[in-house]
Amino acid sequence: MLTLVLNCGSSSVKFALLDLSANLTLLSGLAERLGQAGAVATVSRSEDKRSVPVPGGSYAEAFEVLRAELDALGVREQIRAVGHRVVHGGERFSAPALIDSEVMAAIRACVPLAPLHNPANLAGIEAAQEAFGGLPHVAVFDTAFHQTMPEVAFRYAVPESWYVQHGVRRYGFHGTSHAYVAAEAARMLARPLEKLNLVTAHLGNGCSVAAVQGGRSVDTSMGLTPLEGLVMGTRSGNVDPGLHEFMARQAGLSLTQVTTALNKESGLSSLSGGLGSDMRELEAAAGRGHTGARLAVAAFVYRLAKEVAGMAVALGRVDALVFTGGIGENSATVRAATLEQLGVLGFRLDPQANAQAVRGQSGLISWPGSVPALVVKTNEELSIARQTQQVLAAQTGVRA
Ligand SMILES: Nc1ncnc2c1ncn2[C@@H]1O[C@H](COP(=O)(O)OP(=O)(O)O)[C@@H](O)[C@H]1O
Ligand SMILES: CC(=O)OP(=O)(O)O
Ligand SMILES: [Mg+2]
Repeated sequence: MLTLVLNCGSSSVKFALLDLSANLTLLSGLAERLGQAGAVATVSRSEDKRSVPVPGGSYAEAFEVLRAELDALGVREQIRAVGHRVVHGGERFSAPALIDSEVMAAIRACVPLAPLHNPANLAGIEAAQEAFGGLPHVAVFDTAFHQTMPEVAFRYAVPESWYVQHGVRRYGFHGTSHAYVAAEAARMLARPLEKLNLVTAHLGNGCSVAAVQGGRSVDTSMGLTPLEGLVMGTRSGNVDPGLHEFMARQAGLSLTQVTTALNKESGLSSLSGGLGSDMRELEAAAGRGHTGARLAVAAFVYRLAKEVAGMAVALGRVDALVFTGGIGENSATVRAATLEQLGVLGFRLDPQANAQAVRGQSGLISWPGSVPALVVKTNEELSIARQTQQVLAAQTGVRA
């Protein structure tokens, strides 16, 4: 009995096929450059990785390719459910949901809150329902985990009607990853999650930190949209709320142009002087003395350390800091520099352990006796598959 997991972005689809009972990922991959010329799917099966063109480049055509792969493996008939990553579920969803027309309408109602993410998620679900008809589809929301935040953390100090009528509040994202790595960290520390105060740092292309108390999110750095908070690959994170009008007046930019620049032309990419958003390349360039790359990495670390310190206020006491995501799992440099700046909270690095925790290797990287810091490899697909199965079990009593 298998679960297919889909993460449909604006120009890509990430997919994974999991066998939860055997704890196996049978197939995973990414179809990218969708909607452009040269769309291609990369399909990985244990050690084997190949590229398959996606002629036409639509979601439907990407799912054709995926279906052919599943048929070639002889596993399509064993798929019992499809789990979808949905970025914004607003205040409506604090748990995953079996997708029906009413849930689709609720996801559509959240489009204004996540105009870059939710339309792609919706289009992906519709195409997947066509391609994998007859199966139950489940939506797993990035925002759901953070619905436990208290009002002091989620309310902005803006006119009340903005919240009441338009839903202007902090929602938070990457919840699936924060929840997963918090539970994994508790396991690695051999302590009950219910008793732990954790700060989790998800550092991928999008970056956020969360304060997790007893397994529940009590604060996080992203807000109304995934633009708030940390410096990210191409996103600015926090800026002065007066910036939009200032740039409109100074440079004649429209609101949309400013927002697009903050989402796509900012972050590591702009601070490095246009060198790009890939932390690997920036670290290499910084090592060669590139001034922009040095600034980008330093600002990334400084803002990260500041947000982690802020989460200590939300928690009252920090039992451990968890690094995850492509940067958190692989960049010994970012982790070392961040912990150095967090000495004020009692963190102290074990340089040898830190150097070893790369390429998806989980483990402790802090000096014995200091506040624990860990690297935990995230697995959003596994978590989505598990939640999909839980929804089905609750609905039908049948395990997928
Ligand atoms: N060995 C590495 N050293 C430093 N950064 C790395 C390394 N490997 C991957 N990264 C960084 O991880 C980021 C991508 O993270 P990932 O979690 O894969 O992204 P996404 O949010 O798209 O899932 C990129 O900035 C990439 O440079
Ligand atoms: C919500 C969000 O920021 O997602 P990603 O990191 O996948 O861009
Ligand atoms: Mg990721």
